[in-house]
Amino acid sequence: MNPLVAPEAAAHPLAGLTALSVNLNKVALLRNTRHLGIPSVLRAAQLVLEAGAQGITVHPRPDERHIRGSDVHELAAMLREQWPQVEYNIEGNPLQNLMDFVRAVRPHQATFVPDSESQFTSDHGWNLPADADTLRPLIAECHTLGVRVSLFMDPLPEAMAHARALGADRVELYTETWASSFGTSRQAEVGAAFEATAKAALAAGLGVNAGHDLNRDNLAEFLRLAPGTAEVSIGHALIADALELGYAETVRAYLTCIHQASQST
Ligand SMILES: CC(=O)[C@@H](O)[C@H](O)COP(=O)(O)O
Ligand SMILES: NCC(=O)COP(=O)(O)O
Repeated sequence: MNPLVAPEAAAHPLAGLTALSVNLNKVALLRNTRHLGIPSVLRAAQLVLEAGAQGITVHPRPDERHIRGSDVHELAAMLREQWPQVEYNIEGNPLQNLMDFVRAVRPHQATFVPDSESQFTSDHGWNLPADADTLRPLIAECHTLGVRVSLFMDPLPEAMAHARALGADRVELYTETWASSFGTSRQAEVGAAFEATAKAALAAGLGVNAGHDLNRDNLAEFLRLAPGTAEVSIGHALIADALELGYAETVRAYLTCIHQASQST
């Protein structure tokens, strides 16, 4: 869809605010419980983008429990025609079905996630350098297609240089431990690991994304610890909030969290 953006280190994310990419998995999950086509994934995308979200993320798992292949292609067409400036991020395991979508759709970004086919949810990052030989050619193929690659990673500073050596453009920090420690006695310790990992990633020339269990309570503090974060992809909590507040008010609330964090770094 769009050429690979310039190397991440050249366009320091602090130059702009962290982008909000809304993950639509849970809209599709609810839609799939009846044969009525509602709630609409496309309408959800339209409404969150109209409210100011800068990206759309989907994770089309092989069992199609939520996002289906048809959703991936319909969203690609809609973004291409109506929202060409909006980032399309497709997540998945490149050793399963992700590469077929990357080849067909050529999203702005592919996020490689080491999930098994039946996994309940994403719960760990890649094991580097052990997974390096498997990932390197797939990253290279994405680059020939003009697709940026982000590797889903645990907050391990020592793994960042390995990610860059593979050719990854960004890492996505898996933030479940941040979310589960937030507000507890472990928050400072866990936060320090994310702060160090984000710094190590930027120092290695990687862009920094983040996601999983981020919400309106824990987002701003996370971004204060990792001010160079280029993109947060948020789905579960944001869609849950939207059930109460509506898409537009919810997106504005998350954008406010991002803006507030940028004011204090
Ligand atoms: C990779 C990640 O942490 C999430 O983006 C993932 O998409 C969550 O998957 P489920 O929505 O299926 O829990
Ligand atoms: N990569 C994280 C994502 O897209 C959404 O994760 P969550 O907010 O649904 O936990």
